[in-house]
Amino acid sequence: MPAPIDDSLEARVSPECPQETRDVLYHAWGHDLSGLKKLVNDRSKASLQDPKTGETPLHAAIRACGPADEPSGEEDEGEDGCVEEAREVVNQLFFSGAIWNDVDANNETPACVAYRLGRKTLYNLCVDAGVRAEILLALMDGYEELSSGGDDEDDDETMQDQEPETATDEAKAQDGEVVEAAEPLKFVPPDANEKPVTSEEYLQSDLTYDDNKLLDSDLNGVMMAWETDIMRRSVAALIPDAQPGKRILNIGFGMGIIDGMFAELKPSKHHIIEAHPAVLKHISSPESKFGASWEKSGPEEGAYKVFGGKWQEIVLQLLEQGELYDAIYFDTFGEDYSQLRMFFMEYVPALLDQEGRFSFFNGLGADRRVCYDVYTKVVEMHCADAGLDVEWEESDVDMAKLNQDGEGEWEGVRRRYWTLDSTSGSNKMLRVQDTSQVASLGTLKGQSGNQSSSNTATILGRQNLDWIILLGVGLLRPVENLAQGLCATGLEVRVLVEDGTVSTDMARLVVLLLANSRNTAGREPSSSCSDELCQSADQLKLRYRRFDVELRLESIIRLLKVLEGSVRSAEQGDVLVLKDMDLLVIMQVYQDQSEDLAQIETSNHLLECLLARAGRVVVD
Ligand SMILES: C[S@@+](CC[C@H](N)C(=O)[O-])C[C@H]1O[C@@H](n2cnc3c(N)ncnc32)[C@H](O)[C@@H]1O
Repeated sequence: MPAPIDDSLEARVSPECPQETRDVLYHAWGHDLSGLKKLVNDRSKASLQDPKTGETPLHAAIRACGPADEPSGEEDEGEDGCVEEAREVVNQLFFSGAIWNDVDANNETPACVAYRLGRKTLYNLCVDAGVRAEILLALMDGYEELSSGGDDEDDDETMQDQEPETATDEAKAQDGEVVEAAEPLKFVPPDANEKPVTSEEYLQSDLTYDDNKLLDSDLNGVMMAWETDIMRRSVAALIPDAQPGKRILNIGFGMGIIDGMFAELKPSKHHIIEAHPAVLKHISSPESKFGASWEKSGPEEGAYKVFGGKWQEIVLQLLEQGELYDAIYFDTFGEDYSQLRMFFMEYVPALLDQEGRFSFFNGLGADRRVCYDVYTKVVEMHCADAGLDVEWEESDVDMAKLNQDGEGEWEGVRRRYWTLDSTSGSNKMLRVQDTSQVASLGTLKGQSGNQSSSNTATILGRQNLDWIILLGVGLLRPVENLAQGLCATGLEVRVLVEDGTVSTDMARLVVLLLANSRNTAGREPSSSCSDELCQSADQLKLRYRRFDVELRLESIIRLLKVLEGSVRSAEQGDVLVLKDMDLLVIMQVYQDQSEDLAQIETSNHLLECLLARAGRVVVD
């Protein structure tokens, strides 16, 4: 049994804690909002950490509330007045840039502390902050930092010109003595030496199969038999009533558990993608059920097939072949969320037939409840953007043999990748409402590999581009904040379409994506002129149903006009050189103030990110 955690202030702020950090921690602990505001005037201060205990101001503000009373049945179950004060402090800290998932010496994030103490309101604040941070990170994928204007040489000079830090240092420096600045004590998180699994290393590692598990050479559990029930439920969600004759794609063979279940349903097509050479060898061994004789047993040639290689390459081949599936399952290993997101945003809409279903093993952050809760929301938002209708199905996970490191099911396994109790195992099931009218630029790229390097001028100028889809993107702050950020620099900005608030601190801004006249599944054009865009509004409404958003037709037409202008520019060989336009931010900027927007200095990181992604701002 781990020792109980001492949540007292004395235990959390160590004697080694520097005065600056100590001040911030005390103000956070005391919920002194006005005092704290003065101290956390830049983002590094909001995340200062005690060098020994790892306490951050967020931990302190939450921990100071102590454990909640027994639930009273009231709305704010078991919460007291202290939480209200803490909430303001926590909000202020997030506003000042506090990091939502720093761990302390007990390996607890602020949310873990809130959860353990039964402080649901504070826990939820941390989840919301996590969602905002992860959505922004996803938006910034591919973000290139803008140069500060100086080159490296200048930077070196600046370093050399720096003043010695203290008077003693200065004296020593004058004496020619080498000054070695004492390194300030820095907190080292408990899992700092944990080796992260990377896809590249995993795919080169040796694997060991036994009856109950598949391990890599670092003894990480790649697949384990205890997941069998999750696989069974996923199959039931993907193929209701166990209907035979379905077209199935499974990505990641592992122990072949889910493929065994799919095979029992006598599909009309069963494709498997697997990248690891050792797994492929296992599949082709004489005792495997999925070897050459299985491939031959399909209703027609190629109907039952194992594709050897990374899915990132194989799906392009499947798209070229025009494959369509009724059910797609995704469960790989050693890949981060960006890969899963890329798969369901860029490829699922093109590979899945109408009314088809997609599911994946939802192990995202499953070793820490708050990460699991954050990612569940993030995935849901990204899925909505990809035109997927999301349904969650809770699965009970029997934790009897999963509760102790190295014991029960985990015997011989390096670390537990699942620690959530029986109620939190979620199984994801998505249904696409109607992919026939929806495409994102990413999908278009996926359909035709050579487009991914083409610039937007080419895409805008393409002959078969005849309609435009407006999609929403989650913004970190209300759109007004974005506008204010620019206004502060003397520019008048209006976002043309703002289509509603998702939550108090998140809004959706309409952005443009382009679709060509062919739909995602490669079927024939459904419309041939942009007038039909108006008729598409119904579908747009459909897509936004989950957020109760209605797009205003006049806004669509207005945006269309702006875009038409851009197309003309492109044809004249003008300056429209958007490299990666899956996000185009349209703003109104007064002409006499429209100096190069790249020069804008702003602390609004979101704006920087949007500008970097948009490449250029179209001026109306
Ligand atoms: C967790 S296991 C899948 C388990 C499977 N659902 C089952 O029921 O047994 C993950 C599998 O994905 C494979 N994999 C990992 N990265 C891949 C990639 N990029 N492309 C294809 N397969 C991959 C791994 O080699 C491994 O066999």
